[in-house]
Amino acid sequence: MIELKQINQLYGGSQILWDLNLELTSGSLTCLLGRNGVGKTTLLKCIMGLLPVKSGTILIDGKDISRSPAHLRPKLGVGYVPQGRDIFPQLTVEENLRTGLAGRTDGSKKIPDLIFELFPVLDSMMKRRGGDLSGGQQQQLAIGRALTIEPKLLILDEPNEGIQPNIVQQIGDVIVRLNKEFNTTVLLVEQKLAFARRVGQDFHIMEKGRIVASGEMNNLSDEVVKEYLAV
Ligand SMILES: Nc1ncnc2c1ncn2[C@@H]1O[C@H](COP(=O)(O)OP(=O)(O)OP(=O)(O)O)[C@@H](O)[C@H]1O
Repeated sequence: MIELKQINQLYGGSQILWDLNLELTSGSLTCLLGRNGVGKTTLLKCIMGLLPVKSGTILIDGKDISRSPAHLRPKLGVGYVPQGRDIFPQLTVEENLRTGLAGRTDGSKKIPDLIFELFPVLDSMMKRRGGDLSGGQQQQLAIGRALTIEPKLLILDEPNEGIQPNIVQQIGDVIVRLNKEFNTTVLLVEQKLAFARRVGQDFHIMEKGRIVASGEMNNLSDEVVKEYLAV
């Protein structure tokens, strides 16, 4: 599905990603874990084309997209839920969702019904401005917007940051359902270990811009947690 080979990235003179390799198979549900500042968001932005890679290759279904512009990612079936949600506060819920439709390859102007099935609150708030929604509702909107292209690969950057527990539970259920029922490949950056253990099948842990541990979530040991994740 997606393969990263020898990715290097720098902000000015400081190198953030170091010869990073990562491969996600189709239909997998992978959590990318790591302490603050190890480069998780930077890596997602490189995958999305929002930051240029200095060197290395990003392949999606075998196609090299390392140097292709960000706006082509949705056309390749990649949906993205950025850290901090980045919804448009002045636009209505409906308008926010419609911005996502621009990434569809079939030109459809219809918001898929599945989004309202997964997040009924969005249906009841279609005419409300995004900025008037609660944090949890905004997060549901951000995920809904990413789903408008019916992505093959869904990338989420800390979707539970600052969200109330009942919505965290709901977001977890949605992620698992998308993966199981629609075979959506999921890459999830997550700080909450309990949540990652609940939804994730596989994990990769980053430290100082490299992947330092990987495996099945069931095999994520307390020793590894202590070494790379405990604060
Ligand atoms: N725009 C930027 N310019 C310079 N340095 C940056 C920029 N954005 C991030 N960094 C630095 O790059 C490093 C990696 O940041 P990144 O946000 O990718 O980490 P992260 O693992 O996602 O952390 P968090 O969990 O806190 O979001 C950090 O040292 C950060 O300070």
